[in-house]
Amino acid sequence: MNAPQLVVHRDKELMAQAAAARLITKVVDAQASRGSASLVLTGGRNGNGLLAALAAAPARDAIDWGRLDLWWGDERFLPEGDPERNVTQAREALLDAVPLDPARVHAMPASDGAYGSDAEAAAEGYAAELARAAGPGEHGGVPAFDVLMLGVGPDTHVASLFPELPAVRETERTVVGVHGAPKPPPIRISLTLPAIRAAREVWLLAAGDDKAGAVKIALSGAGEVQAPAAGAYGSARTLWLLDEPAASQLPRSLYPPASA
Ligand SMILES: O=C(O)[C@H](O)[C@@H](O)[C@H](O)[C@H](O)COP(=O)(O)O
Repeated sequence: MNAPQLVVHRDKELMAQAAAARLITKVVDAQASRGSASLVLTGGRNGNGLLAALAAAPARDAIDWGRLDLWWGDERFLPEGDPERNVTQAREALLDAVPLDPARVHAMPASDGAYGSDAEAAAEGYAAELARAAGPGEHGGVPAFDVLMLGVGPDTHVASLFPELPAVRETERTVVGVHGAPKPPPIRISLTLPAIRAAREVWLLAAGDDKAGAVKIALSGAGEVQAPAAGAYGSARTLWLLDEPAASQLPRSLYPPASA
């Protein structure tokens, strides 16, 4: 496992703007070298804040939106169009403003979609979609995403992998249904840690003083079942993008003073 890198920004707005700029460069480089790029989006305030910053970024359209695959790390299992769904919020923040190829936007199933209200069947359907998209050298049935983004919850959850619940313990399946999530709504669909780890780079987003405890726990050697964020790492890079309040409980030695 590669050691996590940390960058700490002055506040959550700057963190979102800097993360958006970083993402543009990453996507442009991937498209220049491979002709396409793939991202995994996350829900929540920080995830949507990054998308909004990307929508407003001057260099936004350096990205060839038609050659970008978008996936989700998790989804609230609600009816299509529900304002609480991560994809609904992503569309409002960015997706409706850029010329994506709809065939390359892979939303997780809704609770009134092809799988009805069966979250497990919906999870299996998404796992199958991921497997179809995986290339010949990409084992584990998941594409090697260029960047997989994860908001970090105050309890150290990422995606819909909550401490001590069954989903964070999953070692085989790539996508699972989640019931009894402590963060509403209770029923969700989530990538598992094995799927998250298929990504080349995993970026964890945490801003605000309500995340300071989670950041400290996750970066201080906690186990992944007790602190799921501790188990989220990429095959090539793991990057924590923080603001100063979220980093306020970390020893200063963990991150360079230059990041601001
Ligand atoms: O469906 C969700 O709620 C998100 O995917 C979830 O994993 C989120 O990223 C974290 O809870 C952080 O959310 P905030 O950034 O709003 O604190």
